Amino acid sequence: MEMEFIGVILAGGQSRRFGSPKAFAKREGNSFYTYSAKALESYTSKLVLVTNPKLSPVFSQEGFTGEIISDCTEYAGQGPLAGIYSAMEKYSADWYIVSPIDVPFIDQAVIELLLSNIEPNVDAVIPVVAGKKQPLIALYHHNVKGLIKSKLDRGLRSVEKVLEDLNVHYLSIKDEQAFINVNSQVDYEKYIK
Ligand SMILES: Nc1nc2c(ncn2[C@@H]2O[C@H](COP(=O)(O)OP(=O)(O)OP(=O)(O)O)[C@@H](O)[C@H]2O)c(=O)[nH]1
Repeated sequence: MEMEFIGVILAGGQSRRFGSPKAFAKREGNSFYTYSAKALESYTSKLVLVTNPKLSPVFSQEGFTGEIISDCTEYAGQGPLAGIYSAMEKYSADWYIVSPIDVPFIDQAVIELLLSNIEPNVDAVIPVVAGKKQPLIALYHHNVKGLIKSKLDRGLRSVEKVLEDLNVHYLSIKDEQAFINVNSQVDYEKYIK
């Protein structure tokens, strides 16, 4: 049976460390978030960008052509886990391919590798890069939605903690460059300029 994949771009953060919305910071003239969209688009039936009411018009103006939604009201602004849940709640699919907006070197090869490691009874496929779990560039099966909701209802917002309750396929990936995460101006100077 054909499986449906939806792309989820997590874009509702505050960018406090960066000082301005980092989704629109530029690498080679392109906004950071476009790299996430490009990496996901060929594998998904739909791209859902989950943001907040303040930023959503900016994504439209920038020309993002997928669905733009805000976090569901119960968990608005409660972090990436809330963003993942909000997309799952609004759009049903078998699998959700998740990416943040601050990984401007992310590429299709990473996503393809994750997809090729889907197995029966696996709830999530999570990369491990230089020994570190990367749960925001990952695949989640729709059947984890209820568990995520129950965590959020208890005020538990850690994505890593959710993994403890799932059947996770951890996948060691060597391409550290693809996972470069720009959180601050110092990171920007170091990796982009
Ligand atoms: N939808 C949604 N996405 C979020 C939320 N919080 C963070 N994100 C996204 O999750 C990813 C990782 O976010 P972080 O870098 O940890 O947090 P941030 O708020 O963007 O940045 P800081 O304020 O510097 O911590 C980014 O793609 C964010 O846009 C949220 O409450 N809702």
